[in-house]
Amino acid sequence: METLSTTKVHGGNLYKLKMASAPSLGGLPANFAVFVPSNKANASAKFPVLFFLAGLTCTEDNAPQKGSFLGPASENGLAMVFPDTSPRGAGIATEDDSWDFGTGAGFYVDATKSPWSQHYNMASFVTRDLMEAIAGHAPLAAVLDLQRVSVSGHSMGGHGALTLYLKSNLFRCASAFAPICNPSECPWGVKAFSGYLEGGVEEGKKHDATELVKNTHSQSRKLDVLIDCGLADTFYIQKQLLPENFEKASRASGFTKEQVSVNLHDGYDHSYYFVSSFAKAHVEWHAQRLKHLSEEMKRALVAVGIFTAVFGSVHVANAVQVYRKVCSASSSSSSRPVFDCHSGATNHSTAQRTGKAQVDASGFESGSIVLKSIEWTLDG
Ligand SMILES: N[C@@H](CCC(=O)N[C@@H](CS)C(=O)NCC(=O)O)C(=O)O
Repeated sequence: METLSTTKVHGGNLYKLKMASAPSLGGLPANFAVFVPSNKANASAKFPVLFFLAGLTCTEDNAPQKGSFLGPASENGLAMVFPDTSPRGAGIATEDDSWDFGTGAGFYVDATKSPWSQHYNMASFVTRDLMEAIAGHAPLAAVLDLQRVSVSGHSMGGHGALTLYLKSNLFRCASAFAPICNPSECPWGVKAFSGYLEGGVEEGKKHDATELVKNTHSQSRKLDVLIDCGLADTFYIQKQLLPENFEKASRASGFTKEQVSVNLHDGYDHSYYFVSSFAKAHVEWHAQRLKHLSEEMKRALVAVGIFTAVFGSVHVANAVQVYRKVCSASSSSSSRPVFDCHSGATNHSTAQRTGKAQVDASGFESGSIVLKSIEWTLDG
């Protein structure tokens, strides 16, 4: 990783970095920016991280330069990561023909159609390559806490933030400024899905926040989403954004206004003047949610305590994996699920005992584990 520049801002540093080769972008190099607040208060502390995905025609520079995020991020002890919006220089003949497709318009999907599929995989770039690059870069890994991450974005980046949040469990919450909420129903989305995806708009529904929320029920997953959009936004007026569709689908799936908050504001347009007007509120919203260990992590640590008691030791880094395996086993069976600890995430070097643990699923419902509701049966 090459550091292209370091700029002091609001007491912290904005780094411009260049990844030598991103697998999801067909091995092309990729620039991104990272803001790290000052850590004067606690030199050993790691900062929670807000990923910000920019919109059509943008690079990693637009949001840090024009978004007014860095002052509030500094005040709230929040690091921020700003990826680029597409691969650069893939060499596809038509990639620079229009401003809303190809270069600067990767749409945060993994392309399945040739010739785009070799390089245009911005979903994997953000959720895999960028995370791995940060985790593998000692100076960043020392200050960025990748256990506490959330995502935000503007316009096409708002679509990216909402869909990557809904499709993965990487991000604790998502916010969006004037997001493209229902791309399979708007011209930008139809163009992107028809161009990047073998299955066109139909395949694109897998990457459409409104379609995804229709298929997410409030009893199976908690959502924490904030959306702001201006009513004088030309693209809102042209029905490129369709936030009402996302709100309606969220309510139909049982999500309350607290869980999915969609706010339309008089007079604001689509520009970074609008983004900067709401940047502080979004940063504070994320900081509040990233301040503490997640409920999942807390429960995972309880699970680790149990595993430790039974098996001797579990690597703490595996806590969430252990917990998720138990949860997915629990939800896939109405009877007592069996979690095979040996093929799971136990630390084999220290876990000497073999066996299967039977877990009473009821202990994992409603977010609270009652220790006495969990039974363990060792048969090894
Ligand atoms: N065709 C116009 C529209 C593109 C546009 O409005 N892009 C938004 C995101 S959808 C943006 O953030 N532009 C960059 C900026 O304002 O700094 C342009 O290229 O300026």
